[in-house]
Order: sequence, then structure tokens, then C-alpha cells
Amino acid sequence: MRTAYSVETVRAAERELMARAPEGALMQRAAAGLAAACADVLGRVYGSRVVLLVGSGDNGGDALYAGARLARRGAGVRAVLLAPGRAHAGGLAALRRAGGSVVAAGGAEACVEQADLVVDGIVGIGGKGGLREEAVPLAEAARRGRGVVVAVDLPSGVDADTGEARGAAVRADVTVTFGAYKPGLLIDPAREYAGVVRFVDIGLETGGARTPEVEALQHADVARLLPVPAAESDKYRRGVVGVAAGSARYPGAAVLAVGGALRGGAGAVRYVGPAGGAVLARHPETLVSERGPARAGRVQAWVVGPGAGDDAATVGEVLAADVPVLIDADGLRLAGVEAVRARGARGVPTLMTPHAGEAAALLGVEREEVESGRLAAVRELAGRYGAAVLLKGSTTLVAQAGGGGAVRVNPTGTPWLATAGSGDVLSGLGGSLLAAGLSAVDAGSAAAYLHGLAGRFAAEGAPVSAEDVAARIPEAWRSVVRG
Ligand SMILES: NC(=O)C1=CN([C@@H]2O[C@H](COP(=O)(O)OP(=O)(O)OC[C@H]3O[C@@H](n4cnc5c(N)ncnc54)[C@H](O)[C@@H]3O)[C@@H](O)[C@H]2O)[C@@H](O)CC1
Ligand SMILES: [K+]
Repeated sequence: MRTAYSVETVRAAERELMARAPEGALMQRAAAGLAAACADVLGRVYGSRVVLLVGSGDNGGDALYAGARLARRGAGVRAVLLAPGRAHAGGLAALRRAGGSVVAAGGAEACVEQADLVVDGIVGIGGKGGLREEAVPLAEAARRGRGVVVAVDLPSGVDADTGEARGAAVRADVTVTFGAYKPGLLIDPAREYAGVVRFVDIGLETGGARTPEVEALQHADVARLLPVPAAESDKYRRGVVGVAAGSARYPGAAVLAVGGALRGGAGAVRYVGPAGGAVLARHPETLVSERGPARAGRVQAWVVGPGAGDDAATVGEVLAADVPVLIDADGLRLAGVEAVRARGARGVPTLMTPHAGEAAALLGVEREEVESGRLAAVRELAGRYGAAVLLKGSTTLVAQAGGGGAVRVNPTGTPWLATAGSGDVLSGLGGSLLAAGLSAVDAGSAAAYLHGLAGRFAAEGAPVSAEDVAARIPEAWRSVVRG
């Protein structure tokens, strides 16, 4: 599990460690890790041109000390001080002792453009808002220039806690982060500014009583969650998932949701709705019922909503059931807050799976607001509905019912998944995992993980259809289980 902690938590852990470690030790550990990462990206340090963008805090101090290390190895290191009177004194002295120099911020763009390596030490976790005016031309020059941009701790200008990038920010190729991941390094849009993230252990202890703000499952975590049939399992013991989806107008949504459900570990898929013919033609193993959800026979979980059109009655019937329910697409619009909250009060799990547009409609805000503040949006929705919420997107997030605790972020997504019907497959897959007995958050995050991997396998650099994604789920499953 990869965990990310809020700035407040990181600061508390730092204070604890600083009380035990020798003066300045943490910054030296950070600088040593940073310098090693810079040397890696440079390949050859001797004779290289390095420019440090240095702000007024310890983030700039890290850059200066790392710059001193590179200068001692023969790099030509120049520091651009954005707040000349307030640059880290010890770091600056170290850089000068090592033969580095300082250039004035005004007119430093050309120097930045020509560098082999630009180190962004403008701000770290102490940053507020986007880049300040004087830093913007330098960040732009770094992006235009020929060199590699390495951000110290996080790209300056992005919000460490939320993943927001509301103003101008540095675009890094590599971010070297210290002690703990910060949520902004895992959540878009900030994640995109970070490039490849490298972690440097400085001895920070974030485990124990400290709750991560965000966590990302990895292969081994997902492998532990996936259901494995026992010798005595029959299809009913493995769980039956009901899919109430599709309409005369959108039969395809039903076919795709069933396709996802069949590959999600439930023992059987029961389909209810007007697209039974289309479903059977594509998936003959489906149990098709002509009757509504309440009389369709036993299921251990329901998926409702994909392609449902305006069929509020079916959604209402599914929500009344005392088994876990995954609500997607049209179902999200048709499910009243009270009906969903009542399920929470009865102790039956609900997982809602909106994309940003659907989440925006439910929250009554603009889509852009959800996209730029994904973490806040997913927590807010999970709070309002008292349900687990999976917010789809380039970095899919899953919040537990109520919106508190650690939010899961899915690391396997690919932009190729932004294709029609891909969400229907995800809903079936998630519902199947619910039926197999996973909690709403586990089912949602394992489904997103497998779905992302399947999307990557299907795409391999080319466009994919939702059916391709569904077909590659078994391969994703195998790759997760084999580790
Ligand atoms: N505290 C520790 O134990 C360690 C801290 N380290 C480094 O220290 C950083 C945190 O240092 P600080 O607390 O000094 O904070 P920062 O270096 O992030 O920045 C704080 C300074 O930047 C100014 N500032 C705020 N927002 C700004 C903006 N948008 N544009 C320009 N300037 C802005 C503030 O006025 C303040 O002077 C970490 O990110 C990490 O790089 C590392 O050395 C590891 C150890
Ligand atoms: K930085």
C-alpha cells in the first residue's frame, strides 16, 4: 500500500524526528537523496549545467545543499534566488564553498533554458496558492528549456494536501519527495505536474496512530482482496450479482455491465431489464429474469443504472433491497439522497460510481470544480449520501461512506479508458466483487485497479473499446494474483 499524508501530519512526524536527530540531519538526508536523484537523471554530473530555483524556505535549503553536492562532483551550479535576503543561509554558504554561484532572478530565463538540469526549490509543503508572479517566467523557461526539471518534495505551485493546481505551477519531469508521499503527488491535476515521483526515506515515522489522507493499493493489496473459490464453492456460495441495467434505447450498457460482472468473481450473473435478448446473445451464461429486481431471485449484490434511462421504479426497487448496491450512470440521477441514506442507516452498503460530470450534477456545482478539487468532491458526496463513492477519472478516487478516513486513489488508470461503455464494464466488475463479499470501498478500489490494468493491457498505445477492456480483465486479475 502506498500512503500519502497531509502536510499537518508530515510536520508533526518531522517535529518528532527532529527532536531526536542531530541538528540539520533531516535536511542533509533530504539533500543527499535529492542530489543522488539529480545525478541519476543527469547521467554525467561532471561538466553539467545545473540551475537551482530557490525560494525562501527549507525547500530552497534542500535545493542549495543538493546543489553543493553536485558542484563538488564537478557540475556548474548556479542558484537563482527568488527571495535573495531570505534564502537558506546554511545552504547558500555550502553552495558557495563548493564553487557554486548566484545569479539575479531578473533575466535568469536564458540561463534556466540552457541548463541540463533545473532544480525546483521554490516552495515545498509550506507553499500557499500558485506560483508568485516573479517565479512564473522561470517556471515557463524551465518547461521550454532543454534540461530535465526535478522538483524538490513537490512541484512548486500545486497544493500538497488536495492535488489542486489553481494557479501557475512548475511542471516537473521528476519529483523527489521526502519522508512521505503527499496527496497532491497522487491526485490529478497536481499529479500530472509531478512527473515520475521518487521517494527518499529520511527516517520519518508516519505509521502507527497516524491516518493517511490518501492510499493507493498495489498488486499485493489487491491480490489479498480478490475472492478465490474454495473447493466446496458452488456458484451460489461464490455470490450472485444482479444487474439491473440497459433499456430499449441503450441495450449495450446492459451487455457491457454483464460482461464486467461475469469477470468479477461472482459465481453467477442475474440480469433484469429490457435488454435480456441482447445480453443472452452476447453472454449466454447469464440468468435472465423477466420480472423486476424484487422478484428476480436471490442476489448478494445489485448493480443498477447503466443505460437505465428514466426507469426510476427499478432503481427504487433495487435500493429497497437489503444487499449491497452499486449505483452508476442514470441510476445516480434517479436515486434520491434519502433512499441512499436510508440504506446506510439500515447498515447495507452502497457504492456510487459517478464520473466528474455526474458528481458535479449531484453536488450542484460545475464539472470543472469537481475536476480541479477531486478529493474534496468525493468526500463531500460520500458525506451527503452516507455511501461509499468512487469518483471516476484519470485518478479515480474512492471514499468510504461518510467521507472520512483515508481516500483510495487508483494508480492503474490510463487515458485510453475514457471511452464509451468503459464505465458500464467497471460497474459490473465492482458489483461482482460486492457480491463476492468485498466491502464497498474494497470492491470499488479493486474494480478500478483491475479495470485500469485491463485498459492498459487492451490499449498498449492504441484506442480500445469497452469490450476490449472487459475481455482483458482476466489477464489483469492473473497479473495481480501472480504479483
Ligand atoms: N521540516 C523538515 O524537517 C524538513 C523539511 N524539508 C523541506 O522543507 C520544506 C518545507 O519547508 P518550509 O516549511 O520552510 O516551507 P517551504 O520551503 O515550502 O516554503 C515556505 C516559504 O515560502 C513562502 N511561500 C509560501 N507560498 C509561496 C508561494 N506560492 N510562492 C512563493 N513563496 C511562497 C512562505 O512565505 C515561506 O517563507 C519541505 O517541503 C521539504 O522540502 C526537508 O529538508 C526535509 C526535512
Ligand atoms: K518544490
